[in-house]
Amino acid sequence: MHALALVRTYVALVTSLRDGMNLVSYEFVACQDSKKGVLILSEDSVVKLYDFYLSNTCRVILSTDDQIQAPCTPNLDAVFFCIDLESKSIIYYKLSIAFAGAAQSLGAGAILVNPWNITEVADSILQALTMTPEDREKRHRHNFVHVTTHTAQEWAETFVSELDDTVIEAKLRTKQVPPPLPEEDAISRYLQSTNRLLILGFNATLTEPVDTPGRRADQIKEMELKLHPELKEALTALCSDRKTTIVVLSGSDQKTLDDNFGEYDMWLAAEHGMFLRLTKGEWMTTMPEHLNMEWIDSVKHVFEYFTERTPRSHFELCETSLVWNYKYADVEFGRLQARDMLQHLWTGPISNASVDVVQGSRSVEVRAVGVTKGAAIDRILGEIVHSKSMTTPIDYVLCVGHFLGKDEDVYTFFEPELPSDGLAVARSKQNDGLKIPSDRRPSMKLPVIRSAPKSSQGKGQRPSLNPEKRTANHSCESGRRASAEKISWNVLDLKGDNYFSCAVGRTRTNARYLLGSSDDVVSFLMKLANAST
Ligand SMILES: O=P(O)(O)OC[C@H]1O[C@H](O[C@H]2O[C@H](CO)[C@@H](O)[C@H](O)[C@H]2O)[C@H](O)[C@@H](O)[C@@H]1O
Repeated sequence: MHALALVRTYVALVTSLRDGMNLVSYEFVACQDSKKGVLILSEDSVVKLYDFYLSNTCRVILSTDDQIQAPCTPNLDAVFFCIDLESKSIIYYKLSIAFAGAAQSLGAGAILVNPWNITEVADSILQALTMTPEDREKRHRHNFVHVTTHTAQEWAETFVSELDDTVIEAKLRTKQVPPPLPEEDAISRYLQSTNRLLILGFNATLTEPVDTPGRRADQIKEMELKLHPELKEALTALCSDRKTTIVVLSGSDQKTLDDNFGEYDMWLAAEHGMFLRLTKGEWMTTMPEHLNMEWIDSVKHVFEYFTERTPRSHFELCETSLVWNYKYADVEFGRLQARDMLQHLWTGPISNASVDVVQGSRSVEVRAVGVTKGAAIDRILGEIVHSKSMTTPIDYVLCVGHFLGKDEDVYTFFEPELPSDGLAVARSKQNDGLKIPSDRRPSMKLPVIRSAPKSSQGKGQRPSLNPEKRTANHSCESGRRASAEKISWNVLDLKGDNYFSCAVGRTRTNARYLLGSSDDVVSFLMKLANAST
């Protein structure tokens, strides 16, 4: 009855004042076919609603139903009814507890009304009934795309990702503080190994500490990330060692990595690994296809608003994320603003979007779900192994970074055995991305920014690096190679102890070891470079 009525409905008027999920609006859009019915929705504004709520003790509900017009309490209910042109009747559906959240998602295609303004509601009904077919089609198309792309699957993935984050954060809080990096051991094992992988973060790992004397925080130039000047020689030496592969894995964009590392022979993985390039080659993307980025403009507006109102804050707009940074602003004020911003983000235009809101100590990031360093490392390694035509396993991994909790999945990626309690969640989380059947796994595709090098074009499946199987034989299969050329070998053979994960300037971490600051990273890398030359 419910679905049938929705199918027959030409105009749906949903005057919710609070929404739970307001499925009716979505169902109405989904049910529309050739007639492209018009949706009228209560205008959505938390603030307005709140103000209204405070200044009103009673209200009038628009309805023809006497029962519903009964004197009302400040409880904010909703009336949903449809106009059925065939029976020329108004069908009252239900009175539900609702808040107009649907207007955040379907607002662009619906006619938005203030449900308290009866004249406005009446006008909107007239507008809906007399709307041209073109206008109806345009509005319907917008809402239909939204309903069909924001699926239950997408919602569930976001939900599970948030739950995972909560558990990981809780575990981190109770975790023991790891010991300092055993530098001598790390160096001696490095020297004994033959196929090493160094994964280095950038910000606060390879940069000069922010509070270096002489820095003027009010200069926008100072906001640009710069490679620590004392690292040049060491990096050059390490990069020139054929037994060593270096990847700078950073949240920064491609240009920032190009500017700082363009001269070295290494791999650059920008935007948390969503873009990848060998410095001799072109950028390509490792991004999963169909990453939903519709939310980016809405978030940009929120970030602009807060940047204007927070002196010395700034934001970076990347392709898969946005970062609002207040590290140069007054910290207390910055925190207050960040709290406000989070409120806006959680209740506002992205409350329904497939994004992760990641809070740093002096930043707020909004990323598409799935944009983490750990999620990208599998694809990055696949590309490196393939591109270098590696035939021997990687027998040493050093992974150093000042990564946010969200990106600590990169440390656990290489752990041979995760304790059943502490890191189990991190493992299951990272495996979410890796368990996808091989035919559905995202593969490297053509670069978004510039052309891919010929060597990466048309490549198919990369070697699978599922950590659960990393001590077993891996099938390394490239779409470019004939199937007869399949090779099997251990991609990683770290023997447990040849893995050094190290968090910089943090104590709550999944990394095995700690370094105090980027100065310590510089000093360690210099020792490593000296020892191997
Ligand atoms: O990805 P990287 O280039 O290695 O950088 C590491 C993280 O740097 C940024 O976060 C850090 O600075 C923020 C403010 O300046 C601070 O709020 C956060 O706590 C720090 O971790 C960047 O925002 C992250 O995306 C990077 O992962």
